[in-house]
Amino acid sequence: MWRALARTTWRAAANDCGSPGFRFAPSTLTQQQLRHSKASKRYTTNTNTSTAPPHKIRIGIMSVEKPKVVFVLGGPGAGKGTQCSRIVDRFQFTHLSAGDLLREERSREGSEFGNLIEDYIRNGKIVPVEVTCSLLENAMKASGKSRFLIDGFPRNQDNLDGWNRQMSEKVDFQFVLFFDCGEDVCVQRCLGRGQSGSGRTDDNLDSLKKRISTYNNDSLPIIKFFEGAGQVKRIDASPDAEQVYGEVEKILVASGF
Ligand SMILES: Nc1ncnc2c1ncn2[C@@H]1O[C@H](COP(=O)(O)OP(=O)(O)O)[C@@H](O)[C@H]1O
Ligand SMILES: Nc1ccn([C@@H]2O[C@H](COP(=O)(O)OP(=O)(O)O)[C@@H](O)[C@H]2O)c(=O)n1
Repeated sequence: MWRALARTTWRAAANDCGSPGFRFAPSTLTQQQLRHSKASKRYTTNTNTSTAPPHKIRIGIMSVEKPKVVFVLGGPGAGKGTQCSRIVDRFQFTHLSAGDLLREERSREGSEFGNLIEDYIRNGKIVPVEVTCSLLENAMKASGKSRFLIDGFPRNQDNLDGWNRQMSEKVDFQFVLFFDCGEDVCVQRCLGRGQSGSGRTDDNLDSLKKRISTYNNDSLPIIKFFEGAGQVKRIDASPDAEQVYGEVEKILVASGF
């Protein structure tokens, strides 16, 4: 019953918010969608009225829960994806990796963004938020779920600004899970992942140097920003995956999940 209500809520809220992102299937992201998405920034609708608390959204006479969102951040290879899979096994979260969604869009036949995404990924640069945020929003809507781990996002100021314009009013943001891991360990893990057949075009030393530099220059300031707002749960990601997960589990349970 709760699940069904949450599903209805997310979809209804999405439609109510008038975001064009929701009018397109995730498999048909087009320039047109992005144009609509940009245009919508001029008249972002706050569907919350004074009678709905911030974690709820008002739909007609009802006020219902917004979907909960946890951002998962950390350096390349820190173990974000590994930990997210474990979290999903125990807690009722849906894992959405921005990198996976971008790689999927890159491979989709007919995508207008395939070449652009490949260029950004290979060079460790951050894809413009209009592409990434639309992919995330579409995936959230398509899932029909109400608890999300958003992995690898927001990764720079452009990501954060785009999210705030397009999504912040529609979700109940919880906190950032920050997997803190030294640069050398991150590089070794990514190289190991490449050697064991990840097939990723950026798990090589050349791309990794650029990814690490993007992380230090663009992503760390975003983590610091959330930290300043008291919204970061930091986890030492250097021990083995089992040990790291032990810490994650404690944090999620203490946070009421
Ligand atoms: N705590 C850990 N200790 C050792 N290796 C790990 C750990 N967590 C993840 N790995 C390995 O490191 C690589 C990168 O992990 P992944 O979860 O894909 O990182 P990210 O999503 O942060 O890029 C993978 O090959 C994974 O198996
Ligand atoms: N928010 C995001 C996330 C990933 N990406 C791109 O996707 C690449 C891989 O990201 P990822 O999250 O899958 O992998 P890791 O770098 O964390 O290992 C990044 O280096 C960026 O080029 C992006 O442009 N914007």
